[in-house]
Amino acid sequence: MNRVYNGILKRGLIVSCQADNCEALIGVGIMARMALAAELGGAGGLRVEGITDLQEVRALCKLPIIGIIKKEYPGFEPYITATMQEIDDLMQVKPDIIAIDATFRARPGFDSPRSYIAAIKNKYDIEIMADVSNLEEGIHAWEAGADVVATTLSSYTPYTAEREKPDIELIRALSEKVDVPVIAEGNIVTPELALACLEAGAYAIVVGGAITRPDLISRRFVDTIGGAIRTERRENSYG
Ligand SMILES: CC(=O)N[C@H](C=O)[C@@H](O)[C@H](O)[C@H](O)COP(=O)(O)O
Repeated sequence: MNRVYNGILKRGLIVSCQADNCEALIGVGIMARMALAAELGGAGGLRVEGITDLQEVRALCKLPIIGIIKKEYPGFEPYITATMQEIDDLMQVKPDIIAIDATFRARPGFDSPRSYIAAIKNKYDIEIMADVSNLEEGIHAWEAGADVVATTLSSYTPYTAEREKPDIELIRALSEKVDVPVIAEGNIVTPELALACLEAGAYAIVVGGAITRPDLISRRFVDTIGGAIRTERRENSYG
């Protein structure tokens, strides 16, 4: 029986608390506060990037945590926990689940998601959430031993760029085909879309930007009303 998501995450909201370098809410303790706010709001789990944020969130919150490390490798597209090095680093803080890029795109060190997942399972006792972009990748990851399959990367691979957002059809298809929980993640920007994902068969949903990225939330309002005052984004200038 799976440890973490059994019962706890079912029909639950998992809040992704991440800030990229170009965002305003980057800094010591900020994502931990975001995570605490999510916990107070009734979330069932958290998705957190990077060792520092993981440690800070763990110290402040009780919820189960999906951990990732985003790192880019020149010449390769995957960047979400893409190699064993990131797995080794994450295992130092032991999140409850580790999410990985499980797309078919080339990655350093392994020739397929199957061999990557097998190597992780061989080395560590840890639950794996496979972030995929289409049905074939989801089935492959499930057969390879992933504990959870998530739609995180639909519309982010070149071959899924035109998919609907969120990818309700993929959630439905995966839910029918794989025998592990399917988590809907990516571009769920309203509670109504979250409900639609659950109705399509999602076990739980992950929401990030619509809750934890005020830059994007502001942008959505501004784009809709057409009143942009400044359009440039400042890189690393929020100290
Ligand atoms: C594609 C990619 O890199 N996704 C990342 C995965 O960890 C995060 O940047 C997203 O915020 C997360 O998936 C939640 O999605 P949304 O913010 O759309 O609710």
